[in-house]
Amino acid sequence: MISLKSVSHSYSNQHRIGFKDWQIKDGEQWLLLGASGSGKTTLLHILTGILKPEQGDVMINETAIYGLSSKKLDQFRGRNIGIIFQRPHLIKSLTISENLVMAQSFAKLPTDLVRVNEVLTSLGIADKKNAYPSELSQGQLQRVSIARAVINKPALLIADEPTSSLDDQNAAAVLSLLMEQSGLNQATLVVATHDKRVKDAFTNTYELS
Ligand SMILES: Nc1ncnc2c1ncn2[C@@H]1O[C@H](COP(=O)(O)OP(=O)(O)OP(=O)(O)O)[C@@H](O)[C@H]1O
Repeated sequence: MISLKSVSHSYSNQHRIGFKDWQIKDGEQWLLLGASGSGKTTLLHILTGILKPEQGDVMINETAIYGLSSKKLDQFRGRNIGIIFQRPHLIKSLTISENLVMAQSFAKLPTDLVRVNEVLTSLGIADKKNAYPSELSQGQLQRVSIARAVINKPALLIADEPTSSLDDQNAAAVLSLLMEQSGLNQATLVVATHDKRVKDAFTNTYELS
């Protein structure tokens, strides 16, 4: 269960953005909608422990995340939250497999190559495990981002505009992979987007005004 209670934030010299309360049950899939500048990225950063809001509480599975020390919060994030950005942020000098091992090590988890293979196979890119990011297509790279996000079986999977840089075919594939992976890993899924192609796939929506 994830909950957002009485949360608001303002950046210096800017008007305060208020976020209505939100309760997300385990395994639910949500779309986060809002016009450009309404605060979607801000809210995702608050939900993922990257940005402490000026006011309010964020609970993830009984843990008030902003009550944790920054070291504990980093570790909590690595183990419990998987993030997929608009464009993949992979380490170019490491292979695909090494990028995933790095995500295990950031979370202070032991290297688990069986899990690396399992995730790459479920995403249809096991044959790329020894390739470098520069050798993959955009669609394949976005699959690696999903692999990296789910490698540690997070409770919460967050995607920020995951399809906006992809063509129709890849956008549909990435969306169904996200939904499938959140199901396989029993992760709650939150997708922020203004990509109209994504909207019909979700029944739960949280809208920023
Ligand atoms: N680091 C920052 N410092 C100051 N103001 C910021 C910062 N980040 C965001 N803002 C402001 O906060 C508001 C919300 O921004 P945010 O990026 O969360 O919106 P968004 O809904 O994700 O927009 P978009 O869809 O265009 O990415 C905007 O007015 C933006 O200018």
